[in-house]
Amino acid sequence: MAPHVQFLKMNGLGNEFIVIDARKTKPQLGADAVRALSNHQTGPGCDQFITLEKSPAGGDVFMRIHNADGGEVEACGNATRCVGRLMMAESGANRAVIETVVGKLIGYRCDDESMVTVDMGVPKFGWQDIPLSEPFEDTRVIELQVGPIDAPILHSPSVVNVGNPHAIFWVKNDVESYGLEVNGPLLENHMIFPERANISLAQVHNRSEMTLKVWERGVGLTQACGTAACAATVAAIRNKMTDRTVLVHLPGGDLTIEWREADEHIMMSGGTELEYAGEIDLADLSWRKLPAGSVE
Ligand SMILES: N[C@@H](CCC[C@H](N)C(=O)O)C(=O)O
Repeated sequence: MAPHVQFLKMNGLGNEFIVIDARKTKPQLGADAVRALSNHQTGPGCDQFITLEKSPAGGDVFMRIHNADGGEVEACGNATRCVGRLMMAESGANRAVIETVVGKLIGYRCDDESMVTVDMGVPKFGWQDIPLSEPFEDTRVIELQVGPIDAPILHSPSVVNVGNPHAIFWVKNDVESYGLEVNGPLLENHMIFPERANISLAQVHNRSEMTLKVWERGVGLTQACGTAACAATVAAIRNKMTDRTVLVHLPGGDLTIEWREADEHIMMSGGTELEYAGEIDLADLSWRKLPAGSVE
């Protein structure tokens, strides 16, 4: 086994990723190693640890996703754009098929190499699909609240599965004013979500614009969350709050989300950044940046 593994540090609107190419050799990195490398004190630091593997079903690549807490998850919108960028740079094509545990996603190159659009597939709304621990006939708004019973701080979220579980709380004021750093962990781990959930606060400004703040499952507050932007847009459309294309403002930048009427696929467009290449010593998980242009 190779004593070192190279990685790329990338981000999508400040949502940070370590990307390892394991298509030829798969390094043995368990949950403890993922946690150590994802931590900014002990590793390069990231929100998701991404492993690229050979595609078992005819895609360009298989993308495995681990949250910073070491848990494997089903979907990551911003990482899909970053991996799409890498695959299209590698092949020179304008399209890349990225497989995940929940299916194939298709990335498309925009005019600028750093801008990528991804087809995130079709959202699910059934309570068993989210999943929720008890039946709700209508998931456009469910009964759930935090704070005093007669004056809740947050209440009545919409729930959507876009590959991973999301709950979106609709707020009237600035998303910063609801203490998501305190309420986020309580809601992520609420018994109504048997697989936990990503928690968003969404302030809808008009028919085509909203601001979103996200507490990501297995990570915490992040600069951006692509799947949350998809889930919030779809939920807003179902609740007749917006039209079918929405500009979503996140702390790290903007995403454009379109929920296509014809086939119900969600299209997500936004920036990606390739920060640097690095190398991890597998014996002790120490790491270093590599000089620009030195990665195979
Ligand atoms: N950063 C992501 C979402 C990553 C997974 C999420 N934390 C989960 O546990 O489902 C994105 O851009 O979508």
